[in-house]
Amino acid sequence: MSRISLKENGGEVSATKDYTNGGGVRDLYGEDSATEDHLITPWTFSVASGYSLLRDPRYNKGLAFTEGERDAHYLRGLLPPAVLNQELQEKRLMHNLRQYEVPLHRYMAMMDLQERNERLFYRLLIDNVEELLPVVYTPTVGEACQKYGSIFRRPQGLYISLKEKGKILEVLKNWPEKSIQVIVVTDGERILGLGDLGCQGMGIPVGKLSLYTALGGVRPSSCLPITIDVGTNNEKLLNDEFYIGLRQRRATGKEYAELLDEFMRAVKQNYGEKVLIQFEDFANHNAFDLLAKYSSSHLVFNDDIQGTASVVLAGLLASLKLVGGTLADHTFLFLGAGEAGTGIAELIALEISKQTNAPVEETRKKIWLVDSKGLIVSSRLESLQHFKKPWAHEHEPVKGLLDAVKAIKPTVLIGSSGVGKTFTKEVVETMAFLNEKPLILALSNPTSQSECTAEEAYTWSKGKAIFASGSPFDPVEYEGKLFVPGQANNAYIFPGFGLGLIISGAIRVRDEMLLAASEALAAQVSEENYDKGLIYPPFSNIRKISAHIAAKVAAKAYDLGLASHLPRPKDLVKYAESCMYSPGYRSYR
Ligand SMILES: NC(=O)C1=CN([C@@H]2O[C@H](COP(=O)(O)OP(=O)(O)OC[C@H]3O[C@@H](n4cnc5c(N)ncnc54)[C@H](OP(=O)(O)O)[C@@H]3O)[C@@H](O)[C@H]2O)C=CC1
Ligand SMILES: CC(=O)C(=O)O
Ligand SMILES: [Mg+2]
Repeated sequence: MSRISLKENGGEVSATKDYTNGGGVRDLYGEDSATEDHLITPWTFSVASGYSLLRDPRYNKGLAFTEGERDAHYLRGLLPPAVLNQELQEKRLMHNLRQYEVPLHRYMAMMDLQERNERLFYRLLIDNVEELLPVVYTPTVGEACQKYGSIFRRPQGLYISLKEKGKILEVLKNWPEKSIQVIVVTDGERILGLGDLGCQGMGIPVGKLSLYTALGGVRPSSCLPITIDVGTNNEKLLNDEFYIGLRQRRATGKEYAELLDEFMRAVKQNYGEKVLIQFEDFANHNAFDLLAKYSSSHLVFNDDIQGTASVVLAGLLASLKLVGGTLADHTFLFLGAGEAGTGIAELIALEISKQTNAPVEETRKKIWLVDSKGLIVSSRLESLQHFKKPWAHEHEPVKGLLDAVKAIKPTVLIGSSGVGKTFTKEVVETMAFLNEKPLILALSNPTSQSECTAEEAYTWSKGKAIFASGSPFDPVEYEGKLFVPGQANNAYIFPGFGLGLIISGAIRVRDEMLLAASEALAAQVSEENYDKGLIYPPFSNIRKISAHIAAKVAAKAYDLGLASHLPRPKDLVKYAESCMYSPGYRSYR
């Protein structure tokens, strides 16, 4: 048996002993001769040129390498002769993507591209945002998470499980990038409206961070997706032979809290005070507590509570142009009193309080929520979770949504229940009976969980509803008129919001910043959008919108004395734009 010992020699690796296998093919790395119990060294070369350059998604340009680059970087022969520029590559890939009829296949093709050629992936996403958002984000990302174990190819992001307890700092150091600005982290317990998907929730941080880059211009190398795996209570996954996570029920209580605490401390120690940690799709029994616990020591943001609140408030502010009155003139009813529902409710109450100078305890009174047990009223106070208590107003008990609509007579109906088909025909008809222009938001994701479809909202309200939904719906023709539904999704907010925190060097998140983001987004809705009944601008302008949101958030950070990047840039919109990553190829010397 040949004995292998490798040493580095002037940049070349050579074996000091016999390195052929039976005198035949050279076994330079000892792969063939090593038996299973024989240790070998996993050598790699780190210079990105030649073959390794083509396999490095950050620098690979595929057929776009120029003749000069092919010579200078040892690529001759590794590529076919044709040279295609990025524009042509984009055209070819979009053509190929459109051939897939199954959305999940498009998702997989996009993930492959992201792992092959990062700049081309972002070029596609930015230039075709309305077409590709439903692929890399809701609704398709939901299905991808459900099937993550089966479609798993190469790992994306960082997995921190209970096995890593006590060594999370070391795990963070395994990530190849050292300078991280945004982390999106999930524990997979409430993935969209699909419930506990355990470790397979990783699709969500990965998807959210691609939007940070595509929509908000945050450099991909400074984004880190993380999944914390404390087990899952999803029996189907626990019994699935392809499940990629820990095969145990969820850790709770002290064990959970200690792991999260170690994680939060390790992140700060490794990346400093100014890394933004975005909590995503945690179950509400942890989400509110984590946000409260870490908001005074870390730069934390809960997208489901705060980002959703900000995007919905923006839509409401914009909708006043269509429905008239001020925010304080409206009555709000929510189906769903969890993270999204109570988060939105609180931000509406804060905005009304800011506008009217009335105390927030007063302004909350025109906001009502229904949970799985019915309308939240004062007689239920004792048994309510803490985040529901501020909404327990005086009223007799009401069981179902329809009765609640009849009793409360809302002008605005917001679905944040995670349960599809709950805005029934009777509910929508009653909203249309009560209001000239009822505002109906079906926020739950993915499409299967939407409280109603766009078609249902328009037809059941006889064309009266102003409608937006968390996952996209196509325009609907009703009685010869085209109705274009908007997408009320926190994707409008978090990329620009995060960019604003980064460019100002903010060290904490404050509610005032969320209000500023809402106002900035509402200000981007044009007359042309209003004419179509839209309360959100189209995603095709999102990078410009994100720059405006970032500027307002950064301005607020400076005003509140929470910004550390000094001096304050004069024109924050221009500054935000100048900081944005653009995916065009770079020329290599
Ligand atoms: N469009 C967007 O940008 C966003 C959308 N979402 C979506 O919102 C949904 C909810 O998310 P989140 O708030 O975090 O979830 P939570 O689990 O925190 O809250 C869900 C709420 O809905 C209530 N609920 C569940 N079933 C029913 C029912 N049949 N009737 C009445 N109420 C019900 C629950 O009641 P109980 O408390 O009694 O159990 C709970 O109050 C998800 O589908 C998510 O995808 C979330 C964030 C952003
Ligand atoms: C959009 C989003 O964050 C959610 O549905 O959870
Ligand atoms: Mg979410």
